[in-house]
Amino acid sequence: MDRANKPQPISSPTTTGPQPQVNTHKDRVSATLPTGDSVEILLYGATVISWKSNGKERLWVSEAAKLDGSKPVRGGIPLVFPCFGPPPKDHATGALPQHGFARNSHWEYLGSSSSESGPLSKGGDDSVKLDFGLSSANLSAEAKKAWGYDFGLVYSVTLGKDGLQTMLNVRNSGSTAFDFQILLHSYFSTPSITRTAITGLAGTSYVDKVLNATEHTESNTSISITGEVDRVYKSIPQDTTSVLVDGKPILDVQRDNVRDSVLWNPWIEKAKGMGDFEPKDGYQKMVCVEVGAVDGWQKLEPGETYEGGQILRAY
Ligand SMILES: O=P(O)(O)OC[C@H]1O[C@@H](O)[C@H](O)[C@@H](O)[C@@H]1O
Repeated sequence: MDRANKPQPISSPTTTGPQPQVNTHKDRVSATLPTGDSVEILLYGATVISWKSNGKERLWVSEAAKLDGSKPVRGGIPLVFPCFGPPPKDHATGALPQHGFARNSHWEYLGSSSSESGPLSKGGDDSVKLDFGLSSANLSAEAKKAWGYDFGLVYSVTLGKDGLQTMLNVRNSGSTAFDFQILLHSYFSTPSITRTAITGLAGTSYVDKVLNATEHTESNTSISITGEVDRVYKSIPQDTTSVLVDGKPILDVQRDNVRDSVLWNPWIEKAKGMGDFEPKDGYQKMVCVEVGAVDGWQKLEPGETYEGGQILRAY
Protein backbone atom coordinates (compact mmCIF):
# COMPACT_ATOMS: atom_id res chain seq x y z
CA MET A 1 0.00 0.00 0.00
CA ASP A 2 1.41 3.41 -1.01
CA ARG A 3 1.00 6.17 1.51
CA ALA A 4 1.62 9.86 1.08
CA ASN A 5 3.75 11.37 3.89
CA LYS A 6 5.14 8.00 4.93
CA PRO A 7 7.90 8.72 7.48
CA GLN A 8 11.37 7.34 6.96
CA PRO A 9 11.66 3.96 8.65
CA ILE A 10 13.94 4.03 11.67
CA SER A 11 16.27 1.66 9.78
CA SER A 12 15.79 -0.83 6.99
CA PRO A 13 16.12 -4.42 8.11
CA THR A 14 17.68 -6.73 5.53
CA THR A 15 18.44 -10.39 5.76
CA THR A 16 22.21 -10.02 5.39
CA GLY A 17 24.85 -9.60 8.08
CA PRO A 18 24.99 -10.71 11.69
CA GLN A 19 21.75 -10.72 13.62
CA PRO A 20 20.91 -8.75 16.75
CA GLN A 21 19.97 -11.13 19.55
CA VAL A 22 16.37 -12.39 19.61
CA ASN A 23 15.14 -14.60 22.46
CA THR A 24 11.87 -16.44 22.36
CA HIS A 25 10.24 -17.75 25.51
CA LYS A 26 6.95 -19.50 26.07
CA ASP A 27 4.98 -16.32 26.63
CA ARG A 28 7.20 -13.55 25.24
CA VAL A 29 9.85 -12.47 22.74
CA SER A 30 12.71 -10.10 23.43
CA ALA A 31 15.39 -8.54 21.26
CA THR A 32 18.62 -6.78 22.14
CA LEU A 33 20.87 -4.73 19.89
CA PRO A 34 24.65 -4.61 20.29
CA THR A 35 24.13 -1.11 21.78
CA GLY A 36 22.27 -2.74 24.70
CA ASP A 37 18.92 -1.24 23.64
CA SER A 38 16.17 -3.81 24.01
CA VAL A 39 12.49 -4.53 23.64
CA GLU A 40 10.27 -7.20 25.17
CA ILE A 41 6.85 -8.21 23.87
CA LEU A 42 4.32 -10.42 25.61
CA LEU A 43 2.42 -12.71 23.23
CA TYR A 44 -0.67 -11.91 25.26
CA GLY A 45 -2.00 -8.83 23.50
CA ALA A 46 1.31 -8.48 21.58
CA THR A 47 1.92 -6.02 24.40
CA VAL A 48 5.31 -4.32 24.38
CA ILE A 49 6.18 -4.46 28.10
CA SER A 50 9.69 -3.03 28.01
CA TRP A 51 11.69 -0.73 25.80
CA LYS A 52 15.14 0.21 27.03
CA SER A 53 17.10 2.89 25.24
CA ASN A 54 20.44 4.35 26.36
CA GLY A 55 20.23 2.23 29.51
CA LYS A 56 16.83 3.61 30.56
CA GLU A 57 13.41 1.97 30.65
CA ARG A 58 11.11 4.19 28.59
CA LEU A 59 7.79 2.50 29.30
CA TRP A 60 5.84 2.46 32.53
CA VAL A 61 4.38 -0.86 33.70
CA SER A 62 2.34 -1.12 36.90
CA GLU A 63 3.87 -3.29 39.63
CA ALA A 64 0.46 -5.01 39.86
CA ALA A 65 0.08 -5.52 36.09
CA LYS A 66 -1.09 -9.04 35.23
CA LEU A 67 1.32 -10.61 32.76
CA ASP A 68 -0.30 -14.06 32.90
CA GLY A 69 -3.05 -13.46 30.33
CA SER A 70 -5.79 -12.98 32.90
CA LYS A 71 -6.42 -9.34 31.94
CA PRO A 72 -4.94 -6.63 29.70
CA VAL A 73 -1.57 -5.36 30.83
CA ARG A 74 -1.66 -2.15 32.87
CA GLY A 75 1.30 -0.48 31.22
CA GLY A 76 3.65 -0.88 28.27
CA ILE A 77 1.91 -0.57 24.90
CA PRO A 78 -1.44 -2.38 24.87
CA LEU A 79 -3.05 -2.55 21.42
CA VAL A 80 -6.56 -1.23 21.05
CA PHE A 81 -8.58 -2.83 18.19
CA PRO A 82 -11.27 -2.85 16.78
CA CYS A 83 -12.93 -0.28 19.08
CA PHE A 84 -11.64 2.44 21.36
CA GLY A 85 -13.26 2.94 24.77
CA PRO A 86 -16.68 1.49 25.44
CA PRO A 87 -18.11 0.72 21.96
CA PRO A 88 -21.44 2.31 20.97
CA LYS A 89 -24.15 -0.28 21.67
CA ASP A 90 -25.77 0.24 18.26
CA HIS A 91 -22.49 -0.38 16.38
CA ALA A 92 -21.12 -3.68 15.00
CA THR A 93 -18.49 -3.57 17.80
CA GLY A 94 -21.22 -3.02 20.43
CA ALA A 95 -20.85 -6.43 22.12
CA LEU A 96 -17.06 -6.08 22.60
CA PRO A 97 -15.38 -5.01 25.83
CA GLN A 98 -13.77 -1.57 26.27
CA HIS A 99 -10.82 -1.19 23.84
CA GLY A 100 -11.75 -4.36 21.91
CA PHE A 101 -10.10 -7.78 21.89
CA ALA A 102 -6.54 -7.27 20.53
CA ARG A 103 -5.04 -6.48 23.95
CA ASN A 104 -6.45 -9.62 25.52
CA SER A 105 -5.97 -12.11 22.72
CA HIS A 106 -3.12 -14.58 22.34
CA TRP A 107 -1.00 -13.53 19.38
CA GLU A 108 1.35 -15.69 17.35
CA TYR A 109 5.03 -14.79 16.94
CA LEU A 110 5.66 -14.78 13.18
CA GLY A 111 9.43 -14.28 13.26
CA SER A 112 12.14 -11.66 12.96
CA SER A 113 14.30 -9.96 10.39
CA SER A 114 17.38 -7.97 11.21
CA SER A 115 20.25 -6.00 9.79
CA GLU A 116 23.72 -4.81 10.68
CA SER A 117 25.15 -2.52 8.06
CA GLY A 118 28.41 -1.68 9.81
CA PRO A 119 30.23 -1.36 13.11
CA LEU A 120 28.41 0.72 15.70
CA SER A 121 31.52 2.86 16.17
CA LYS A 122 31.05 3.89 12.54
CA GLY A 123 27.32 4.47 12.92
CA GLY A 124 26.02 1.03 11.90
CA ASP A 125 22.25 0.99 11.65
CA ASP A 126 21.46 -2.30 13.35
CA SER A 127 17.79 -3.02 13.74
CA VAL A 128 15.51 -5.90 14.39
CA LYS A 129 11.89 -6.31 13.36
CA LEU A 130 9.61 -8.70 15.23
CA ASP A 131 6.26 -9.63 13.69
CA PHE A 132 3.17 -10.84 15.52
CA GLY A 133 -0.10 -12.06 14.02
CA LEU A 134 -3.70 -12.38 15.07
CA SER A 135 -6.51 -13.50 12.82
CA SER A 136 -10.16 -14.42 13.11
CA ALA A 137 -9.06 -18.07 13.02
CA ASN A 138 -7.26 -17.86 16.39
CA LEU A 139 -9.63 -15.50 18.16
CA SER A 140 -11.40 -16.69 21.31
CA ALA A 141 -14.92 -18.03 20.76
CA GLU A 142 -16.24 -15.17 22.88
CA ALA A 143 -14.58 -12.45 20.79
CA LYS A 144 -15.56 -14.19 17.56
CA LYS A 145 -19.16 -14.27 18.68
CA ALA A 146 -19.07 -10.56 19.51
CA TRP A 147 -17.32 -9.52 16.25
CA GLY A 148 -17.64 -12.15 13.55
CA TYR A 149 -15.61 -10.60 10.71
CA ASP A 150 -12.72 -12.30 8.92
CA PHE A 151 -9.55 -10.32 9.45
CA GLY A 152 -5.78 -10.61 9.75
CA LEU A 153 -3.62 -8.38 11.91
CA VAL A 154 0.16 -8.16 11.66
CA TYR A 155 1.87 -6.08 14.32
CA SER A 156 5.49 -5.20 13.56
CA VAL A 157 7.78 -3.98 16.31
CA THR A 158 11.10 -2.67 15.00
CA LEU A 159 13.90 -1.80 17.38
CA GLY A 160 16.59 0.39 15.87
CA LYS A 161 19.45 2.31 17.37
CA ASP A 162 17.45 5.47 16.80
CA GLY A 163 14.12 4.34 18.21
CA LEU A 164 11.22 1.94 18.30
CA GLN A 165 8.60 1.61 15.59
CA THR A 166 5.29 -0.17 16.18
CA MET A 167 2.98 -0.61 13.18
CA LEU A 168 -0.33 -2.41 12.90
CA ASN A 169 -1.46 -3.80 9.57
CA VAL A 170 -5.15 -4.69 9.30
CA ARG A 171 -6.49 -6.84 6.50
CA ASN A 172 -10.09 -7.61 5.68
CA SER A 173 -9.88 -11.23 4.59
CA GLY A 174 -13.63 -11.76 4.46
CA SER A 175 -16.41 -10.87 2.07
CA THR A 176 -18.06 -8.15 4.16
CA ALA A 177 -16.76 -4.64 4.81
CA PHE A 178 -16.05 -3.75 8.46
CA ASP A 179 -15.43 -0.64 10.56
CA PHE A 180 -12.63 -0.43 13.09
CA GLN A 181 -10.54 1.89 15.23
CA ILE A 182 -6.94 1.38 16.31
CA LEU A 183 -4.91 2.86 19.15
CA LEU A 184 -1.44 2.19 20.54
CA HIS A 185 -2.05 2.78 24.23
CA SER A 186 1.55 3.67 25.18
CA TYR A 187 2.36 4.28 28.84
CA PHE A 188 5.58 6.32 28.99
CA SER A 189 7.80 6.59 31.98
CA THR A 190 8.61 10.04 33.34
CA PRO A 191 10.65 10.93 36.44
CA SER A 192 7.97 13.32 37.69
CA ILE A 193 4.59 14.31 36.24
CA THR A 194 4.84 17.81 37.71
CA ARG A 195 8.04 18.40 35.71
CA THR A 196 6.49 16.91 32.54
CA ALA A 197 4.95 18.76 29.62
CA ILE A 198 3.47 17.66 26.31
CA THR A 199 4.01 19.61 23.10
CA GLY A 200 2.80 19.30 19.52
CA LEU A 201 -0.95 19.47 20.08
CA ALA A 202 -1.54 23.24 19.94
CA GLY A 203 -4.47 24.39 17.85
CA THR A 204 -6.00 20.87 17.77
CA SER A 205 -9.58 20.21 18.82
CA TYR A 206 -10.14 17.57 21.45
CA VAL A 207 -12.90 15.84 23.34
CA ASP A 208 -12.37 16.14 27.07
CA LYS A 209 -13.70 12.96 28.70
CA VAL A 210 -13.10 14.48 32.14
CA LEU A 211 -15.42 17.39 31.24
CA ASN A 212 -18.46 15.37 30.08
CA ALA A 213 -17.00 14.71 26.63
CA THR A 214 -17.20 18.40 25.70
CA GLU A 215 -15.21 19.69 22.74
CA HIS A 216 -12.35 22.19 23.15
CA THR A 217 -9.42 23.61 21.18
CA GLU A 218 -5.95 23.23 22.63
CA SER A 219 -4.53 26.69 23.26
CA ASN A 220 -1.31 25.63 25.00
CA THR A 221 1.88 24.96 23.07
CA SER A 222 3.12 23.17 26.18
CA ILE A 223 0.56 21.18 28.21
CA SER A 224 1.20 20.60 31.90
CA ILE A 225 -0.57 17.79 33.74
CA THR A 226 -1.90 18.88 37.12
CA GLY A 227 -4.90 16.58 37.55
CA GLU A 228 -6.80 13.79 35.80
CA VAL A 229 -6.43 14.11 32.02
CA ASP A 230 -8.40 12.06 29.48
CA ARG A 231 -8.55 13.82 26.14
CA VAL A 232 -8.98 12.63 22.58
CA TYR A 233 -7.12 15.00 20.21
CA LYS A 234 -8.50 14.72 16.69
CA SER A 235 -6.98 15.17 13.21
CA ILE A 236 -3.73 16.56 14.62
CA PRO A 237 -1.96 18.61 11.94
CA GLN A 238 1.53 18.08 13.44
CA ASP A 239 3.27 14.70 12.92
CA THR A 240 4.90 14.54 16.32
CA THR A 241 3.86 14.88 19.95
CA SER A 242 6.75 15.22 22.40
CA VAL A 243 7.15 14.51 26.10
CA LEU A 244 9.37 17.06 27.86
CA VAL A 245 10.87 17.03 31.33
CA ASP A 246 12.11 20.32 32.78
CA GLY A 247 11.54 21.81 29.33
CA LYS A 248 13.76 19.28 27.50
CA PRO A 249 12.39 16.54 25.22
CA ILE A 250 12.78 13.00 26.56
CA LEU A 251 10.66 11.37 23.87
CA ASP A 252 9.10 12.05 20.45
CA VAL A 253 6.00 10.17 19.39
CA GLN A 254 5.60 10.36 15.62
CA ARG A 255 2.29 9.33 14.09
CA ASP A 256 2.37 7.26 10.91
CA ASN A 257 -0.88 7.21 8.93
CA VAL A 258 -2.94 7.92 12.07
CA ARG A 259 -4.08 11.40 13.02
CA ASP A 260 -5.55 11.20 16.51
CA SER A 261 -3.96 10.90 19.94
CA VAL A 262 -5.25 10.34 23.45
CA LEU A 263 -3.56 12.03 26.38
CA TRP A 264 -4.27 10.19 29.63
CA ASN A 265 -3.20 10.33 33.24
CA PRO A 266 -5.60 8.84 35.82
CA TRP A 267 -4.27 10.99 38.71
CA ILE A 268 -5.06 10.18 42.36
CA GLU A 269 -8.67 8.96 42.50
CA LYS A 270 -8.77 6.94 39.25
CA ALA A 271 -5.42 5.30 40.11
CA LYS A 272 -6.89 4.29 43.50
CA GLY A 273 -9.86 2.73 41.73
CA MET A 274 -7.75 0.46 39.49
CA GLY A 275 -6.83 -2.78 41.25
CA ASP A 276 -3.91 -3.39 38.89
CA PHE A 277 -2.41 0.11 39.25
CA GLU A 278 0.53 0.04 41.66
CA PRO A 279 2.07 1.84 43.35
CA LYS A 280 -0.94 4.06 43.89
CA ASP A 281 1.21 7.17 43.44
CA GLY A 282 2.56 5.69 40.18
CA TYR A 283 0.44 8.24 38.28
CA GLN A 284 3.30 10.64 39.09
CA LYS A 285 5.70 8.52 37.06
CA MET A 286 3.71 7.93 33.87
CA VAL A 287 1.88 9.61 31.05
CA CYS A 288 -0.03 7.97 28.23
CA VAL A 289 0.30 9.43 24.74
CA GLU A 290 -1.75 7.04 22.63
CA VAL A 291 -1.67 7.45 18.86
CA GLY A 292 -4.40 6.03 16.70
CA ALA A 293 -7.41 6.40 14.46
CA VAL A 294 -10.27 6.78 16.93
CA ASP A 295 -12.28 9.75 15.68
CA GLY A 296 -15.07 7.99 13.81
CA TRP A 297 -14.34 4.68 12.05
CA GLN A 298 -11.99 3.34 9.43
CA LYS A 299 -13.81 1.23 6.86
CA LEU A 300 -12.12 -1.73 5.18
CA GLU A 301 -13.68 -3.33 2.12
CA PRO A 302 -13.07 -7.05 1.45
CA GLY A 303 -9.45 -7.65 0.44
CA GLU A 304 -8.30 -4.19 1.56
CA THR A 305 -5.51 -3.47 4.03
CA TYR A 306 -4.77 -0.57 6.33
CA GLU A 307 -1.55 0.25 8.14
CA GLY A 308 -0.91 2.77 10.91
CA GLY A 309 1.33 3.21 13.90
CA GLN A 310 4.11 5.18 15.49
CA ILE A 311 7.81 5.82 15.68
CA LEU A 312 9.18 6.54 19.16
CA ARG A 313 12.50 8.32 19.63
CA ALA A 314 14.03 8.63 23.05
CA TYR A 315 16.57 11.22 24.21
O1 LIG B 1 -8.66 0.83 32.11
P1 LIG B 1 -8.49 0.67 30.61
O2 LIG B 1 -9.61 -0.08 29.95
O3 LIG B 1 -7.14 0.11 30.27
O4 LIG B 1 -8.52 2.14 30.02
C1 LIG B 1 -7.63 3.11 30.45
C2 LIG B 1 -7.93 4.47 29.78
O5 LIG B 1 -7.62 4.37 28.42
C3 LIG B 1 -7.70 5.61 27.71
O6 LIG B 1 -7.33 5.40 26.38
C4 LIG B 1 -9.12 6.12 27.79
O7 LIG B 1 -9.21 7.37 27.12
C5 LIG B 1 -9.54 6.25 29.24
O8 LIG B 1 -10.89 6.69 29.30
C6 LIG B 1 -9.37 4.92 29.96
O9 LIG B 1 -9.68 5.10 31.32
